[in-house]
Amino acid sequence: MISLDHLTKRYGDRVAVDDLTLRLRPGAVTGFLGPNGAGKSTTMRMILGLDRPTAGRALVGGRPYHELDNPLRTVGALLDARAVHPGRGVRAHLLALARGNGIPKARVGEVLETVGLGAVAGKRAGTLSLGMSQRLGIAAALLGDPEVLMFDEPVNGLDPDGVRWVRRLMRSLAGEGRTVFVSSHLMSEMQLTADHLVVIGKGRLLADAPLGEVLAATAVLVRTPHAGDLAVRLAAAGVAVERRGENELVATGAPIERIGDLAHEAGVRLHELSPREPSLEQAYQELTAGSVEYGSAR
Ligand SMILES: Nc1ncnc2c1ncn2[C@@H]1O[C@H](COP(=O)(O)OP(=O)(O)OP(=O)(O)O)[C@@H](O)[C@H]1O
Repeated sequence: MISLDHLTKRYGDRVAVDDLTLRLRPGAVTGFLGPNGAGKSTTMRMILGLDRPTAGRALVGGRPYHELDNPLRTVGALLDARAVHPGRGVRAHLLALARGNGIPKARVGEVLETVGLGAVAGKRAGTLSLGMSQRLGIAAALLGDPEVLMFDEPVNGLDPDGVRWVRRLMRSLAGEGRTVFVSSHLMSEMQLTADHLVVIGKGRLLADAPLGEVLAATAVLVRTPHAGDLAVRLAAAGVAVERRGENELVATGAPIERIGDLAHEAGVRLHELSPREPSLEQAYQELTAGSVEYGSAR
């Protein structure tokens, strides 16, 4: 379990992380989304005690990272896959980590098999492809068999097989009851992997909700010969409605099923009922509009 209480980080007059309060649930994959510079890495670094909060605090299993008796057995993390010394052997790197953290040697062989690096265990880390480096970073995160796992952009640079593998691994780790916190720029990826989403922009919390709820914020296109009647009915039910021509409406603020049910109750025939923006991408863009720091000029 990870909990953030008013977590804040300032660099000079720049606020990188702005008053984040969150609880991350065990047994679920929580996707951590935000545009470049939103503060995702800084948040993860503070959870791991690598950066000091300016205000507030981050707790893992109820304690700050630096007070954990055995940090690697409590929380495993992959922040930067290339952070391993290039001259170090793959197995040697993991053995050194295990030794320094009171983890039995036999565990090294186990995690090498889990991530599929058994065959290259004798190679130097510097000779690995980016995808293999990611796997090594994941092996290090898994070494202490921790309850909490954090991954910063774990599918970066992976081929489609690698991406699918990471997705399955995250799901199975959550299935074992662990807390899995994973950042990504790939909204489509999070749509397939995450149960829950935390979205930040300019350091601020924009959403903390189940995946389905974020998707429900998506607009729904309704085509009907009775657009006027239905618009009145939907508005009365608290749905935001925009009229798009004689036979078309765009409804937001309710899941598509609810809009269909309301039309049915009103006895209104529908010719089309479809998510206007079926992907999380759009929901995300709507959420982060205005908080993109380095957006391209339109
Ligand atoms: N050591 C530092 N000194 C000064 N500013 C920093 C430092 N580290 C991060 N920042 C600033 O804090 C903000 C948040 O950066 P952070 O790397 O946490 O964002 P991010 O969401 O992980 O972005 P990305 O997706 O690009 O990795 C940015 O504006 C960044 O420039």
